[in-house]
This record gives sequence, structure tokens and C-alpha cells, in this order.
Amino acid sequence: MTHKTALLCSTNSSSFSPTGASAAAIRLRAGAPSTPTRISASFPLQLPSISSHLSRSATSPIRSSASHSVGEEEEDREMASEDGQDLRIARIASAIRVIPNFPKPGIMFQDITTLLLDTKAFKDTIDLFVERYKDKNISVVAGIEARGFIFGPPIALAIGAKFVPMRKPNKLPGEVISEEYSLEYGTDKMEMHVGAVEAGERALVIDDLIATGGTLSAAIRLLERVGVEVVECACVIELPELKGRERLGDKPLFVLVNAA
Ligand SMILES: O=P(O)(O)OC[C@H]1O[C@H](OP(=O)(O)OP(=O)(O)O)[C@H](O)[C@@H]1O
Ligand SMILES: Nc1ncnc2[nH]cnc12
Repeated sequence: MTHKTALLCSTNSSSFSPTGASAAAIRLRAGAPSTPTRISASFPLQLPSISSHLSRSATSPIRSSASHSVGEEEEDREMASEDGQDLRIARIASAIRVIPNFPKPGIMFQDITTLLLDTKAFKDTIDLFVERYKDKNISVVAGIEARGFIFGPPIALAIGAKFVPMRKPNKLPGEVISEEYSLEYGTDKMEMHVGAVEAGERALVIDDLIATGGTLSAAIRLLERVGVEVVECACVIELPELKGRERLGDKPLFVLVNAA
């Protein structure tokens, strides 16, 4: 399996009006994964040579960004709307590293730990989700272990929702309900504490990545079993070749970066 880098901000949702990143809906081809990523410290950058900026390397660490002023952030948004593209998404895509053959041969592993090293790209990631979900009356952000625990809590705090961890088996100490699911490379089980959510609540499900969609569908099933309305699922990265979006049926999915 090969996943070249592409970039996208997309949703299959008809329930939300596109705003910010989703309105940009940009898709850019990237260079070869072996080309080192270089991000200009004087962001916002100009986009004409964006393909080369989006190359990601398994061996070249991403540079941590200098602090970004409020004025610069506003400038990013203005440029984004002028170009019809959201420069924040380009930077996020650039900050994700691809490691071939991890955890086993044939898998192009999308490594978000390098995104976490880039303070601006990490903040932009959270901001883009918060901008989308802040006025959607969401009371629960359900984060999927392990990497949904990185993105979910800051989003939950910012939109005034509680955070509910969806965990691997035998990790939660209280009474749980569970769902089994299949993965791109194996099978697993997901558990949620009984009583963490109530029937009628509105939930957002967050993870770093959708591959086959097995993980997100298990989370949706767990929440819906107890009467929660899953408003949307959101991921930083989608692997569209694996058609996980189809496995979610009509459930809306919002992603920032498309690793095509
Ligand atoms: O769409 P799917 O095919 O279900 O795959 C996506 C899931 O796979 C990865 O997690 P993983 O199961 O590797 O667990 P980890 O985050 O604990 O490493 C990823 O973080 C998603 O949760
Ligand atoms: N290619 C991939 N990269 C990172 N996480 C994954 N989970 C399933 N497939 C993955």
C-alpha cells in the first residue's frame, strides 16, 4: 500500500454550512516522501510552489515554528480567503511525517508527532476544529485512544463540552460497554464508561486518522447504543484509498488532510 501526500479539507456533511477551512476545500499534490519538508519561519508563505513545501520525510524532523502574533494569524485567514485556500491546512499537511513500513511492511504510517512539535500547526489544527464546532451545541467530545486523546481535550475545553475517552480494552476502571472492530492492520475492541454520557446528548467523535473506518464506526455504535446523537466525526487525516468514509454511511466526516 502506498499513500502519497495530498491535502484537503473536506466533509461529507450537509448538516453544517462550510466555514473557514471547509470552504477552502483545497487539494494539493505533494512531492516524493523522501524530500525534506521546509517551512518558512516568516509564515504566511506564498502558495505557488506549495507542492514542494508539502513533501514529508521520515528522516527529516519538522522545524518547530516561531511564535505567531495575532496579527499574523489574521493575515493567514485573510490570505486564505483571498486565494480560496486555507494556508493553515497547508502548514498542517507539511508538518505530518510519513514513515514507510511502520508498524509493518506496506504501511505508510502518518506520524502526527511531528505536527505536535510545530506549535503553530498544532494550534491551527485545534483552531480549525473549534471554529467548525463551537456553535453546534455539542456537549460531548469523544476522543479515541490513543491519538484522539491529543486532539480531543483542547477542542472540548474550547467549545465547552465534556471529554469522554473511548479506550482500548481493560483500561477503564468502571463499568463499560464495548464494541469490537477491524483495523487496517489487525482487530481491536473499544470501551466506554457507562454513565459518561446521557441519552439525547450531542457528540463529536475525534481521532487523528481514518483508514478503514472501523474505529470510528465502533465509536459511533457505542455512543448510539446509549442514545447519544453523533453529530459528526472529525479527523486530521484521511486515507481515502481505504474507503473508510463509506463505512460511516451517512454519518458526516470532516477531515483536514487527505493522504491520497
Ligand atoms: O480507520 P481505521 O482502519 O479503524 O484506523 C484508524 C485508527 O488506527 C489508528 O489507531 P491504532 O488502532 O493504530 O491505535 P493507536 O492510536 O493506539 O496506536 C488511528 O489512530 C485510528 O484510531
Ligand atoms: N497508515 C496509517 N498511519 C497512521 N495511523 C494509521 N492507522 C491506520 N492506518 C494508519
